[in-house]
Amino acid sequence: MTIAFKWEKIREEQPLIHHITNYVTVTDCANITLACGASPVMAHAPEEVSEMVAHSQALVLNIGTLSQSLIESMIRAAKTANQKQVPIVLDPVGVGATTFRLQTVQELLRQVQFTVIRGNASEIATLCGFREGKGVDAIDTELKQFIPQVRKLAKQLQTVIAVSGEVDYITDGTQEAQITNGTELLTKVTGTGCMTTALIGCCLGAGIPPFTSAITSLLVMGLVGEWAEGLVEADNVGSFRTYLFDGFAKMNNQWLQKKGKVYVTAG
Ligand SMILES: Nc1ncnc2c1ncn2[C@@H]1O[C@H](COP(=O)(O)OP(=O)(O)O)[C@@H](O)[C@H]1O
Ligand SMILES: Cc1ncsc1CCOP(=O)(O)O
Repeated sequence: MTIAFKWEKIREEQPLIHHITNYVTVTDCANITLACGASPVMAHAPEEVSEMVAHSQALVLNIGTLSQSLIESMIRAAKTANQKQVPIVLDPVGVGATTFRLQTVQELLRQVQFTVIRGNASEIATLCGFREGKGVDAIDTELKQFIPQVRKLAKQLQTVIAVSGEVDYITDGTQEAQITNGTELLTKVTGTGCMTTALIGCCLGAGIPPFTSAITSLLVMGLVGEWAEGLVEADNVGSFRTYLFDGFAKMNNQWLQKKGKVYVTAG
């Protein structure tokens, strides 16, 4: 399978990306969206979300700091998005940590057609029926053990599922890809998962097909992470975070092809 980079499409199309997200990483998600050439808007009030999503090119839902009012906003926005064929990406942050999160995601999955779902291995394992997780970070979950269930869930939900980690795994239930780019430093800064989901929103908003959007976003986060790691000493996580934004601002197809080695296997 050939995966054509279409990163430039984000700068060409400048899609408006509507985020309903958490208050921990909201600024990082807005900045990464801008750095890629898309336009972020963070709008959470139930009174305005339907109107906002109707003129957006993609919707990002992230349950990181969930509340009852946010659930109402997410469902309203998502229903309008589905009606208007605006693609939606879901980040089920910490879904295994509490019953409230799990029940919310189950309800969202009942009412909403998602284009892509991106989570770490613990989060996706929970969606597959293995309840895992104490907080928002991945616990030691062996991806290999539940790949068949991820494939089955993607097929059942007719969506693309992207599992991030040391090895990223992406499937639409039929096709699949694994990516081994990245650096452990990406796990030392909060928000790199949320930002990866925001990147998927940017790609979808630019009209890139869902499976390619998920692969491209995980690959680019890995490559920019490797580039940023090369510029910092040891565990200078503050500088690393800054270089991540610089990397995304420089990003184009040419840069992508020059930087780092791409480790994608697809089938
Ligand atoms: N051990 C690792 N080595 C290399 N890259 C990693 C590692 N763990 C996660 N990543 C990368 O970090 C980014 C965020 O993924 P992850 O940490 O799984 O998300 P989350 O913040 O939701 O837990 C992804 O691009 C992923 O590929
Ligand atoms: C720490 C934290 N708590 C609630 S949301 C959040 C941010 C999670 O970000 P990421 O999953 O991208 O590390």
